[in-house]
Amino acid sequence: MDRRLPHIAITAGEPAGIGPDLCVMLASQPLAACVTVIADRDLLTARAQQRGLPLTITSDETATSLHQGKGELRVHHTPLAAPAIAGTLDAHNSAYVLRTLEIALEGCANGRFDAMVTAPVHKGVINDAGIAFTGHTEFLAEKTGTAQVVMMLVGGGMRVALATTHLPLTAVSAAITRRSLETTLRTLHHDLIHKFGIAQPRILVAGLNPHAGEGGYLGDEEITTITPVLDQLRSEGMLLQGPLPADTLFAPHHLQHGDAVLAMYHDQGLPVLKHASFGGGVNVTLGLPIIRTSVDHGTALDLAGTGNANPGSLLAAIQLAIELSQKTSASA
Ligand SMILES: NC(=O)c1ccc[n+]([C@@H]2O[C@H](COP(=O)([O-])OP(=O)(O)OC[C@H]3O[C@@H](n4cnc5c(N)ncnc54)[C@H](O)[C@@H]3O)[C@@H](O)[C@H]2O)c1
Ligand SMILES: N[C@H](C(=O)O)[C@H](O)COP(=O)(O)O
Repeated sequence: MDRRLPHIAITAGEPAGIGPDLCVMLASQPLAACVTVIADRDLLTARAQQRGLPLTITSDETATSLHQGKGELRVHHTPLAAPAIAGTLDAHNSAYVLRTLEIALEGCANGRFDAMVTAPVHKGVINDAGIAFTGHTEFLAEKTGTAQVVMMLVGGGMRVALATTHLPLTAVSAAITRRSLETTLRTLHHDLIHKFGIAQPRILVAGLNPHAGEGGYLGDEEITTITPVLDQLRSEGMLLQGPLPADTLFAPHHLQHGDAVLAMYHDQGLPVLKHASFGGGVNVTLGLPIIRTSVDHGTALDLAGTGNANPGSLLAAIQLAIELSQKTSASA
C-alpha cells in the first residue's frame, strides 16, 4: 500500500441531481489519488447506462490504489431507500444522502480517508423529510462538535469567506457578534497560513451595510461590531483592511491587496465569485478537524441524466482536497 497516495472520499449527493452523473464521469478521469465514491452502486450503474458511459464498479477494498480513469470506480455501497429518477426529488432518499456524509466523515475521522469531497445535496428535500438541514457546512460542524466553522469559496483568482452561512437575511445582523466575527477571522487567518501556505495573510473585510454604513447613517454594525474586532486583531499583528464597502471591494484595485475577502453574508460574496468562476470554483470548510471540499454548484435537477453537467468544479474540489491532504501529511 502506498501511504503517500491520498485517499479521497466522494459523496455522490442528491440522487436525483447531477452528483451521480459527475461521479460516473470520474470513472474515466485519471486522478492523483485513491478515490472511493460513497453512493448506491445501482444508482451509479443506472446513471451510467442512461448516459451511455462506461462504468465498472469495484468493491470497497481497504488498500489504496491509484484511480486510473479506466472506467472503474471504487464504490462504498450505500443503499437508497427508493429508486432514484433523474430530475425528480424524493424525500424518502434524504436519510440516504445524510448517511453518505456520515460514512465519509467517519472515514476521515478514523484515518481511512484523508479528505472528503461532496457533490451537491438538495437542502429543501432533506427538510421535506422532516430533517432540519441547512447545508453540509453546518452539518459537518455539528457532527464534529465544532462550535464555529468558516465557509470559503475559491475560484476566479479569489478566495471569498463568509461571516455567516445559510441564514435568512433577516437573521444576519444578529448573527454577527464581536465574538463570532473574531472566531471567524482567527479561523480564516489560521487556515490561510496552515492550509494555503500564505505566511502573512491579508484579509479584506466587507462592511454589512451599504457603503459600510456611511459613518453610521446607513446602519451601525460597522461601528459597534466590525471595527472594534478589526482593531483588536490588528493590534495582534493581523493584516486586515475594512470594513470596506462591499460594492467596490471586489474591484481589481482592491482585490490585488488581499489574499482573501471576508464577506458578511452568503449573497454578498458568493455571486461575485460564482460570476467569475462558476463551474470551476471550490467550496472548502475551514476550522473542521477534517478536510472537506465541495463543488461550487447545486443539484442542477434540470441537467441530471442529460450529459450536460460540467464536471470542472468537482475536479477542482478533488484537486484541492489532494493538495490539502498532502500539506497535512507533510506537516504531521
Ligand atoms: N454543494 C452543495 O451541496 C450545493 C451548492 C449550491 C446549491 N446547492 C443546492 O442545490 C439546489 C439547487 O440550487 P440552485 O438551483 O440554486 O443552483 P444550481 O447550481 O443547482 O443551478 C443553477 C444553474 O446552474 C446550472 N448548473 C449547476 N451546476 C452545473 C454544472 N455542473 N454544469 C452545468 N450547469 C450547471 C443549473 O443547470 C442551473 O441552471 C438547492 O437545494 C441548493 O441549496 C447545493
Ligand atoms: N453555499 C454553498 C454554495 O452556494 O455553493 C452551498 O449552498 C453549499 O453549502 P454547503 O457546502 O454548506 O452544503
